[in-house]
Parts: sequence; C-alpha cells; structure tokens
Amino acid sequence: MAILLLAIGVKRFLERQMTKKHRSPLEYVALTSLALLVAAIAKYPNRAIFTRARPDLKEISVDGYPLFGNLIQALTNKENPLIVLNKAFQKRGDIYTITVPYRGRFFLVNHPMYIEYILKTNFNNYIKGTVFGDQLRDILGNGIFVSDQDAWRFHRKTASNIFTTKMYRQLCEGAFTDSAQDLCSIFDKAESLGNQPVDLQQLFLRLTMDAFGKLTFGIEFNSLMTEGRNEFGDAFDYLTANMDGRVVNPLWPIFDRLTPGKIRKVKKAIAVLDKEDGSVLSDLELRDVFVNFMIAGRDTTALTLTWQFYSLMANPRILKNVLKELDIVLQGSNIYTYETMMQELPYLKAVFHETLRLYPQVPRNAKEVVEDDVLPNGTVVYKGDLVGFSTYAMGRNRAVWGEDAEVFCPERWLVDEEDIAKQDVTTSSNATPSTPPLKGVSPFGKFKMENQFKFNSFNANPRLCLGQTFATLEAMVTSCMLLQKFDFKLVPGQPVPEPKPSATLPMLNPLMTIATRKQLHHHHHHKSLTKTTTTTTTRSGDSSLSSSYISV
Ligand code: HEM
Repeated sequence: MAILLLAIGVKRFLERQMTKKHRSPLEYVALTSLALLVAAIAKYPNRAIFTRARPDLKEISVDGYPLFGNLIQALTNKENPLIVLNKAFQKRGDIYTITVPYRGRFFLVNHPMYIEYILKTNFNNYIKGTVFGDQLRDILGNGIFVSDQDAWRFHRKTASNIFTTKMYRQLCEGAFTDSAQDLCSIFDKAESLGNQPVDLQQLFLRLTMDAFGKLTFGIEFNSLMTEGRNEFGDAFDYLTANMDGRVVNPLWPIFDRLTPGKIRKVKKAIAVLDKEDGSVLSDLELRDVFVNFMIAGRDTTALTLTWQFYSLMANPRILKNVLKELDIVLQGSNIYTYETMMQELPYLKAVFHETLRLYPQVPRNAKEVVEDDVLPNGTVVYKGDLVGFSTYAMGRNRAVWGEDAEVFCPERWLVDEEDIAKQDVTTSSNATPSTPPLKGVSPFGKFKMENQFKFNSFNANPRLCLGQTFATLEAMVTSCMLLQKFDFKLVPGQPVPEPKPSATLPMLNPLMTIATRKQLHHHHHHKSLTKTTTTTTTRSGDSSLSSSYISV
C-alpha cells in the first residue's frame, strides 16, 4: 500500500517536472536524489547497499530487497531467530549467504568442515573483530570474549592459570557440594510449604551465581538463600538478552533510542554491574574480567542444568538409567570426587553432553574475515565479510548426527569397553588415571568425547572454552546430589519449553517443577550427611532451613 502511494507520488512529481521550463533549487535537489536512488536500486537490486556484487554466489544467495538486503526479512520474522536459522539450513544446505546494510555480507555455515576451518585451520583469519567488539563494548568492556590476537593471547594466558586440577578437586568436594546443598534446602522448604512448585531455571541461575561470586572474587551473593528479587542477576539477564538483539540488528543504537526507557534500563543494568564489583575490585580492567567470566560461568552452566533436568523429567527411561548409575557407583555417598565425576559416571556425563548438543549455551556465533580467503568448499570470502555458524542448528543437522539428530539420546556418547580397546579412543577428560574403582562400576560403558568441530558447544581449540571442565564438574556434582535426594516432576499443563532469544539459550518460560524428598536408602553414608549439615547451618544462619536438613 505504502509503496503504491509512493509510486503514484513519484510518478506525479516526475510528470510535473517533465512539462516544466523553470525549476526551483528544491526541485533540483529532489530530482537529483531521485536519480541517485534509482541508480542505487539498479546497482543493488537484491542486496544491501555498499555490498559487493557476487554473481558467483548465485546458487547460495538468499534474495534480499534493494538497498536493505535481507535486513527486512530478519527484522520482520517473528519466529525465534534460532528456529529461523535451523529451517534455513534445512532448506538451503550447509552454506548460504545474506547481506545486511552496514554489516555487509554474511556467510552462514552448518558443517564441521567449515567450523574446523574457521576455528582452527585458518584461526588467525577469522576474528571477533567488530561483530562483537563494537556492539558489546559497553557491556563486555575489553574482556576475553571480545578481544583478538595479542590482547586475546594475553587474557587467555592469564585466565588459563586459574583452571588447575587442584582447584577442580577443591570445588567438587567444597563449593559445588555446598551450593547444591543450599538448593536442597530450598526444595525442602518448598515441600514443607505444601509441595510448592519451584522454577528450576531461576534456582539454577542463583546457584551458579553464588558459586561463581565466591570462587572468583570472594563475593557472597547469597542469592539462593535470599528471598525475592535478585538485582544483580536481573541486571545480568537483561543485558545478555539485549546483547543478542544488537548482534542481529545493525540499527540497534537507533532502536534502543526509539524504545522508551531502554537506554536508561541498559545504563542502569550496567551501573549495577559496575557497582557490585566496584566495591570489591579496584579498577575497570578487573570489572571487565569479572563481567566476562560471570557471563561465561553463570548462565551457561545454569541453563544447561535447566534443559538437562527438563530432558530427564521428559524422558523417564533416561532418568531411570541415571538413577541406576548413581546408585551403583555412589552407593548413597555424598562425596563427589573429581575422579568419580570425570571418569566413573559415563551415563550422567553423556546426559550432560547430550543436553549441550541440543541446547548449546552459545547457540550462534560469528567471525569477521581479516584477509580475502577461500572456504573449504571453494567459496571466496572477502576482507570484512562475516562467517556465522549456529551450534544449535548443527546439533540438529541430520547429515552430521544421523536421522535421530533431534532425539535426546545419551547413548550416542557411550561406547563399550571392548570397543575402546579396539579403537584406542581417548576420552575427553584430562583427569589423571584414577586408582581402580572400589565402588561399583557403571554398567553403561565408557563416555567417548566427540570431535570438537562436530560438537562445538564449547567452541574449539585454540579458543576452546576455558571453563569446560569447571562446568562439567559443577553440573555433575549438582545433578548427583539433587537426583540422589529428590524426585522431580514437571508441573502438569506446561507447554514444551522453547528457547528465549538471547546471547545464551534460556527457556522462554519458567520451568515449574515439584521436588520431593526421596525416602532414605539403607546404605546412606551418614558421615557425609553430618558434614554437610554443619556447613549449611553455619553458612545460611537460617534455622528454619537448617532444621529441615537435620530432620533428614
Ligand atoms: C556449559 C557451560 C559452558 C558452555 C556451553 C560454554 C561455552 C563456551 C563457548 C562456546 C565459548 C566460545 C565463545 C566465543 O569465543 O565465541 C566459551 C568461551 C569461554 N568460556 Fe565457556 N562455556 C561454559 C562454561 C564456562 C565456565 C563455567 C567458565 C568459567 C569458569 C567459562 C569460561 C570461558 C572463557 C574464559 C571463555 C573464553 C575463551 C577464549 O576466548 O579464549 N565457560 N565458552
């Protein structure tokens, strides 16, 4: 309609101009602009303005609008961008290309071959660049996530010193167990109030935030044990959701200004982050390290736990296997050693990785091309182009994972002991070989890690996630304790969870769950129970919560 009216207006204007002898300066300007516009449309008939004509890409190009390229499709599509991407790959295959004004040309790829090429083979040519740097600097500062080359190497070296086996050992039996224990007390409280449902997503976010604050910078958020809203967590959630919008939409600075109160809200949220750590840390550099690690360490693990618990509740067969393994291997013990977590619970480890395959917590990513180059299939990319991939779509690619790609199936990560002897595969864990297991041995074989480019939920070397082992341990310790002590049931009548658009992959809605204490088994180790009870009582200082432990 609007286009029709515009066309009529332009036609009338031109008709008047044709018959005229004398024109006003304004009419000259209008005529020239119109001529330029027509020329620009002729030059960029189906792609974004200032992008290079690429007749060689005809086969893989998605037609766009003149000058705007594919921006309009991207902005008007109301579906979740991840679902849009996944469908586009299913329709177009493993590589296609679009254009967006100001951002330029995007190549979207969905096969391990490309991932290996951009993340490893030609690593130095595919950088974060301006995709992340410029868009997210007010939130992420100059931290590891947005840095490249020398600055990144410096961050990487400094940060990797933190992750040691010694630290992992302490975490498993200390902080991770403690926070899981805090969560148990919340479940107990909810149960004592008449089987109240709880939102697992909120609780897991609080759990990982508490653990992380304590571990990294000695901050006591105590968000699990604090009722009501959680200012720091809320500020964080708001910013991660906002970050995502900016990467998709090059016009974000304008949109932010047009949305009432948005700029103020973003600034306020950033101020909360600045304030929180400012009181403990002295300078801006540390603030950046903190914010970057908080994003890395809090949301990813918490949301993986959320999807994992959903998947278990939705698949009773798999839940039963997990419980069987825990029973056989842990025999009621609440001592979770590093070795046991990494090596003796292959089924639970498989469940965690299967969750990350289908619900990767960095669901999309993009790199900027430094110098002209050729992708493995022969496609030429030019300096400044962007290459994007979606771990979410890759997990659902049948050509990569088989016909059952969309099915939650931990068994795909398991191999028999004999197969291992034959193939001599190494497991993912970097744990030192443990002493022969004294407890029962899992009946589910061995966990076998997938190739990093096929399973890229933790990115890939040399920029592999530094917190991979940390996250695996935290999720496994938490899962062990919760599943040993509680039965979990989804509150009936909830829709199947769907992802919320964000830089990570939260659930759109709360995951309402009823947790009920299990009846005690005979072989429980009372030694560990006493230990954790004492810890909780002193730490929480809330006698009503602690008493629910003592009664166990
Ligand atoms: C399930 C949980 C996690 C997942 C799925 C995950 C995934 C990822 C991914 C995909 C990247 C690459 C991001 C990019 O460069 O574009 C990354 C980087 C990183 N992750 Fe994680 N992460 C998790 C947990 C953690 C935890 C708990 C920590 C810290 C304790 C952490 C620390 C880091 C750091 C420091 C980087 C930057 C590495 C670099 O750029 O060299 N991650 N992670």
